[in-house]
Amino acid sequence: MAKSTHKTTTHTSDDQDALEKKIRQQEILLSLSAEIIRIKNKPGLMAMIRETLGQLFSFSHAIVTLICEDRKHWKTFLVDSDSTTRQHKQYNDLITHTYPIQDGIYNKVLEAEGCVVFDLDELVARGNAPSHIIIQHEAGIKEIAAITLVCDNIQLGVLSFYAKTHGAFTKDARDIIEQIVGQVSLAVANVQQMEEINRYKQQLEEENHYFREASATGYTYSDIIGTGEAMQKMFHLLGQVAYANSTVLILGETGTGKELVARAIHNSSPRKDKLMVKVNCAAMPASLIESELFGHEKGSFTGATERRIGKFELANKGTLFLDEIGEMPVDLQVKLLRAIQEKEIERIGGRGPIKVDVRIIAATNRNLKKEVAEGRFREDLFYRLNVFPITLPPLRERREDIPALANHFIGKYSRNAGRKEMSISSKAMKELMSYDWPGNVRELEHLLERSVLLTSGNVIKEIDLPVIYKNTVKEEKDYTKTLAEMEREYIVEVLKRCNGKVFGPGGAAEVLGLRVSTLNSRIKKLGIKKETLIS
Ligand SMILES: Nc1ncnc2c1ncn2[C@@H]1O[C@H](COP(=O)(O)OP(=O)(O)OP(=O)(O)O)[C@@H](O)[C@H]1O
Repeated sequence: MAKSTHKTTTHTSDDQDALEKKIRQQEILLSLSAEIIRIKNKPGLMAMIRETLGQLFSFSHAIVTLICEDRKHWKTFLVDSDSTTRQHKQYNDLITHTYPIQDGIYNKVLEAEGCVVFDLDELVARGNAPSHIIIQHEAGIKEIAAITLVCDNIQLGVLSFYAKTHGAFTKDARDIIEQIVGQVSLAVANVQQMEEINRYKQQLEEENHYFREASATGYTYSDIIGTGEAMQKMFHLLGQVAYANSTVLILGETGTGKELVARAIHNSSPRKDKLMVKVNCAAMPASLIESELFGHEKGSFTGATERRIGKFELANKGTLFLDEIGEMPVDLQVKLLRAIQEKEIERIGGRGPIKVDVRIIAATNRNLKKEVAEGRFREDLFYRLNVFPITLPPLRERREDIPALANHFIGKYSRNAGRKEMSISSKAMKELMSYDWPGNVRELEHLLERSVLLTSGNVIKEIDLPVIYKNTVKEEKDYTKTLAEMEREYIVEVLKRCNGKVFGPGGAAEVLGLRVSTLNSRIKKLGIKKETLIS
């Protein structure tokens, strides 16, 4: 009897313990339900999984993976690894790679009704374990408990828990995992949605910036002045290509109007209501162009403190204008070619490809065929871009356009200055017609802008052409200088006038109406040294 009483007492105390444990579990699970709806980001969700569930059963870390858009692969969404796993040499692969679903493990979880437990020693001993399992095993993991995340009857991915001891995932632990999986699924879907919203917010902010810029540059064909034969041929080509979706390569010296033409093509295309996003491939160091083009995830490299959407994504459904494509570093050319061909990009540190629908317009003042022959430009990319080349002739080869251009700029800048429309004397026009315009239309535009401001009456009689040019015309009648010589002398003259200052207000780039990068590459190409400026 005593024995039986003792037995009953023990039984009662065990029951009591079990009951208390159950009540505590229920309290924790209830607080989980209350808190989970408030979670808006990944760290919050991970902290909740770790802290709340860590009180109910023990595990070393947890991972949430998601099924990719193609529904054939999965990738990591959320990870809370312990330090041993983090130190594994392939840890980065684990959190960034996409893995096939049909690997004998992941698909098993998706096919199962509830929580599935895997013994890693056993899986690895069999010899055909997938690499993500081998990495975990090498980091000391013995057991994985995994369950499918489902929201609105759609499988989202898998929630898995990792333990460094065998038998960690008892029946109790598995029951808890099965109880919470619905709520975690909901939280994952919410976080995904919040991320999407933030992505669109960032995109909208960037688009706003572009719309502000674009509203000042809504050029169409009518803004391109050119009455001569060469320009008429060019207009004909524009008419043929603008409406198509084809890639266009615009070739021409600096200042010939390549960007103007690119904007006119975009504004006459079915994509005109979307953005034309410009990337100047010469203005940035190689490391930055990659992130500028493809974007990066937060923390993907030193200095990447925020996630950044690349210009490719920003130009989605619109046009991407790759200016100075000839300056693009060779290793990036490979990535660009892939993005154009596959119509998808990958952010630096990103977790898989993103589809993009972008029309490419590229421009360069370099001779791309020569660049290819000399190994500075990839042949495959050249052919991919050279689908529809448009060459803008230098201004000296279409002097017949100079009067119309001059009148256009004089009109524009007298209006800008709030003055009565000015005109130009025939003597001054003759001078414009006989100058060689190494800076092309941009140089003509800048010169006339200055002339409008410097002329007090209504007729421009004096044109402030570079001194070196005027001297050359007077003194060297018998010798025709090469264009490169003229250009070199002209740049040296301007640099001297600017006391060697290349950029900034009053610098040579501003005076010449050239980009600093263009001027610098000219200075290098023409062999202009500091010493030259002293002589
Ligand atoms: N045919 C044209 N009609 C009117 N304006 C023109 C024409 N061509 C060029 N311009 C003007 O000349 C300036 C330089 O043109 P743009 O920037 O398009 O040249 P670019 O060839 O892209 O130069 P770069 O190679 O240096 O980038 C711009 O202000 C542009 O509006």
